Amino acid sequence: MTPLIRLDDLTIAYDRHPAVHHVSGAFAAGSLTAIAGPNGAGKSTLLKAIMGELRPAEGRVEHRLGRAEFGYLPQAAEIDRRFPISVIDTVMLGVWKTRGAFGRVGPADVKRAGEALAAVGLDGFGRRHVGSLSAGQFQRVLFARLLLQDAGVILLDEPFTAIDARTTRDLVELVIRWHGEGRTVIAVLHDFELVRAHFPKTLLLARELVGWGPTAEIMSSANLMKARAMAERWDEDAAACEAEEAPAA
Ligand SMILES: Nc1ncnc2c1ncn2[C@@H]1O[C@H](COP(=O)(O)OP(=O)(O)OP(=O)(O)O)[C@@H](O)[C@H]1O
Repeated sequence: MTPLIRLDDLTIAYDRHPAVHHVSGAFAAGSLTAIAGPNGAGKSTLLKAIMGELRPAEGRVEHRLGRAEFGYLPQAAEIDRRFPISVIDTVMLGVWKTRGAFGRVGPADVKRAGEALAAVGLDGFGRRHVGSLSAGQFQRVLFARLLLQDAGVILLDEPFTAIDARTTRDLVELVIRWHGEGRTVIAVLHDFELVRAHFPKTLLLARELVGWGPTAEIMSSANLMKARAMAERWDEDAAACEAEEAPAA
């Protein structure tokens, strides 16, 4: 395997409270990986650290990728859809992400944006306001934006939450297509059936790494029980690396 992104003893903390603790391993170039784990396990935090949005408290994320090489789909709850923007302009943000805010956007880009909307089943929706879309339609718009961005690494934070089975199936097909094109895809997922059916690799997180490798091996009932037990023991007020920092007796 050719490692594309390496995590080296990675710890991410908010106000010194660790959300991701001493995680090491690597995502291979072209791999398709699910990040699974209980609520509060640090999954979203890990995605943000991978693309450089959060700085490690300890350890490193190592890669040679520029920011524009990451396509990111945030959790739906983090997006404010009241912003007055049309569907087509939302999709066009995918171009600006690669060319910068002052990059030139031409008719060819508008055509590609229309094609991306058609590819996610939203032909003719371009002029609609994003606030008028259903949750599933809006998720399709965000996937169209990723299509336009054409990034080599795609990070998805709970891409199939609160959307119906048909939309999920269509969007899973896109993910599989991206994988087939050699892109590296990392997705935070709650639905274990989807993980087992479509994701060859899984990173199981409970703030610390429970396991990282082939999905069938990692998603064992023993590992899932271990993750749940670790979640029950979390102390939200624990300081980072208390054990290491404690003075010797
Ligand atoms: N901006 C923040 N400031 C302070 N604490 C945060 C922040 N974001 C996340 N946390 C805390 O970090 C921990 C991990 O959160 P994170 O959202 O990464 O978990 P998750 O595994 O994605 O959870 P979920 O499955 O519920 O979405 C939680 O205890 C959370 O409260």
